[in-house]
Amino acid sequence: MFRRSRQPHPEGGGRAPADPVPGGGRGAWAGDGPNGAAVTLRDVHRRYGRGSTAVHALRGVSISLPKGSFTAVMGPSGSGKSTFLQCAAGLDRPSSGSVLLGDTELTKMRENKLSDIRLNRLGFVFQQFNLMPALNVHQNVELPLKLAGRPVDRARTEQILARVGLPDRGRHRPGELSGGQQQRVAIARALITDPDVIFADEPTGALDTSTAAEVLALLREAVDDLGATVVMVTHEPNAAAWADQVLFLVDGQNTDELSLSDPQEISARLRALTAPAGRPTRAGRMRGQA
Ligand SMILES: Nc1ncnc2c1ncn2[C@@H]1O[C@H](COP(=O)(O)OP(=O)(O)OP(=O)(O)O)[C@@H](O)[C@H]1O
Repeated sequence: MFRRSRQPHPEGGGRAPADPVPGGGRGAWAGDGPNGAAVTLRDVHRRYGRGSTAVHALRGVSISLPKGSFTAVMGPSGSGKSTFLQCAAGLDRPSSGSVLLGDTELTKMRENKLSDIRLNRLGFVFQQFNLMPALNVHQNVELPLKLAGRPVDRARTEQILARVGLPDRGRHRPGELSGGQQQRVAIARALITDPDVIFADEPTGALDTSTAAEVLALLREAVDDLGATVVMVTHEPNAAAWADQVLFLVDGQNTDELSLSDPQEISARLRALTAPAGRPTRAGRMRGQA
C-alpha cells in the first residue's frame, strides 16, 4: 500500500549516516508478510463493551506496512490510534479481523507465544520512557535480552548506546538522566533485540522541540541505516513529517494517507479530515474565494 522512500530532513539539514550496529543484522526476521509487509491488518475491528454502551474503537482497518518503512499514525483524540498500535503489536486482540507480523498470524496466538514474539521480535518506545528506575542504563537496555533468555553482549550494548549518543552513561540510573537521554535509552532498549518492528506511542510527547527532533532522528536512522520498521503514533505534525508515510485514523477507520509530507501539509490534511461535516475548512473557503 505505502511506498518506501527516504524522508528528507524536515528542516533541510543533512545527516551523516551512523555506523551500523555490529551484530545487528536482520537475521531475526522470520519471513516477509504478504507483498513483503512487516505488518498487515485485515479488516480489524476492536469493540470495547457490549450492547448500547459498546465503543467501536477500530471499525475495519485494513493496511499493510512495508518492511523498512517509517509510518506515523495520526488522528483526533479517541480516533483509535493507541488501539491500532496495541492490536498491531499484539498487546491487544481485535474483536475480529487479522493481524500479521511478517507472515506470522498474531490474532489467535496463545498468550505465552505472543509474549515471546513481543520480547524477541518487537521493540517498544513509550511517551513516559518506561525505564526501570532501580536498574542502570546497561541493565535497562539489556533487559529484553535477559527476559527472553538470550545472551547479553556488553560490547554490543555499548555500541548501541554510542549509536544513540550515550556512550558514557551505562552506569547511570534513569533518574540521573534528562528526559531526552532517557528516551535515547528506551530506543537503545528497543534496538537491542534487533526487532522486526519498533512501535512508538507518542515518543516525543514529553520532550521539548529540539530534544524531540533528536529522538526522531534516531528513529529515522534505525529505519535508514539498520533496516528497522517503525510505527509511531503522534499528535505532532512536526514529528509525523519524519515518517515515510502518515496514516490518518478518524472514528476508528483509516481514512487517508500521505507520503513524504511536510508539517504544513500534514496539519492541513488533519484539519480537513476532522472539520465538522458541512462546515468548510479555512483552506476550502480561501479556495472558494480565489
Ligand atoms: N479499555 C477500554 N475500554 C473502553 N473503551 C476504550 C478502552 N480503550 C480505548 N477505549 C475507547 O476507544 C476509543 C479509541 O481510543 P484510543 O485510545 O485508541 O484513541 P486515541 O486516538 O489513541 O486517543 P488519544 O489521542 O486521546 O490518546 C475511545 O473512544 C476510547 O474511549
